[in-house]
Amino acid sequence: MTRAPIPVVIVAGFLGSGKTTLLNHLLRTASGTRIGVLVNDFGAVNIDAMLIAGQADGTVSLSNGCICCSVDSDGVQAALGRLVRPAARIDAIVIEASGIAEPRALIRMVTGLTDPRIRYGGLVYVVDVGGIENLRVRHPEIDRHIEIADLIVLNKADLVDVDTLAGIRATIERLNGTAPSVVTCDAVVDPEMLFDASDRAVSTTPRSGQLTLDDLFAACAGRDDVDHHDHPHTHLHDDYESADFETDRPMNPRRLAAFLERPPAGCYRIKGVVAFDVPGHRQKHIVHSVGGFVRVQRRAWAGEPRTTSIVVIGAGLDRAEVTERLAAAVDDGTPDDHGILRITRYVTAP
Ligand SMILES: Nc1nc2c(ncn2[C@@H]2O[C@H](COP(=O)(O)OP(=O)(O)OP(=O)(O)O)[C@@H](O)[C@H]2O)c(=O)[nH]1
Repeated sequence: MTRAPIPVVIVAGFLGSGKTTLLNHLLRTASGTRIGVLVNDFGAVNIDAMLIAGQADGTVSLSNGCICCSVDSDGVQAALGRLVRPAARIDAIVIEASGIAEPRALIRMVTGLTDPRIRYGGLVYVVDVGGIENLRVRHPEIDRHIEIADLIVLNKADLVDVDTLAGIRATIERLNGTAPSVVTCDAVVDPEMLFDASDRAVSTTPRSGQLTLDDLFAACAGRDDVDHHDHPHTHLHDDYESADFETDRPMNPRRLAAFLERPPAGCYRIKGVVAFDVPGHRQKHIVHSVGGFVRVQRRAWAGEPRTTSIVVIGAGLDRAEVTERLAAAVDDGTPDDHGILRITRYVTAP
């Protein structure tokens, strides 16, 4: 019997909006759907892949470059090909784009693939409602990402009051009047919204009042911000760069907390897996900072080496300073009974 093509759903959204959180939620809750995952991270170290490792039915990781440009469509086709082989028995594939990917280029890449075993299943766009207003000012192209979404997840509702949320929702609806939007904390979305929704007509086919992708691409091609690859010069990742840090020695919690709280100039996003050698605190610590908001989760090590990997992303970063400050935050054995409290104050449930 020939299988229906497997939907490929793209999850995009700016740095730190909650894409990995959404993905992990889907993997935990979409019990009837076997999900394959393709994670793209901007840095050389793919923290996102580490954070979902072992949970997906199949995971392929593409690092060191933004999927929409640096990774070519042959690479994506090969990666998806590994997920759709019959033995993997996967029902749906989610591509988690890097936080600075250009969704249009990514959609175009997926819709352009010739593999009959897959089909484009729509764009889910995650918005950090706590930061979206500033973000739209800093990066007006975000509006164009919202315009082409098929489902908009208004995440981090806990960070804003009801009136602010209503205002943001009205703005989003003005930008995209047809895609449903869902307000969430910790990206708790009903998986059916993504996977059943992928049976509906996604925006490769026209919905009333919405531009088709072809319309959008054509509109885009008419602008002078288009390069010879036929996609916009104004990719977010033109401005962003990342610095990676890895060590197999434990970190000093107090000094790491100081780094997370007062990161180097230009830094917007920090994420990492961290090991401390403090009695009672030797679990795996997953540290995040998004625009100055720090969060830490703790999990058991799952047999992997107990090492530290941290990625720092920003615009105009001084990478030498990042490396220097993180190297100075490696545990040098100085006794500090209470330093760990500087980290535990940020711990949330996994
Ligand atoms: N306050 C709050 N924090 C959240 C919420 N959802 C996710 N976070 C936190 O936001 C941080 C970033 O979440 P991720 O899911 O890693 O974001 P991402 O979009 O995958 O990040 P990048 O891949 O770096 O672009 C983490 O610390 C999450 O725990 C939420 O609803 N409220």
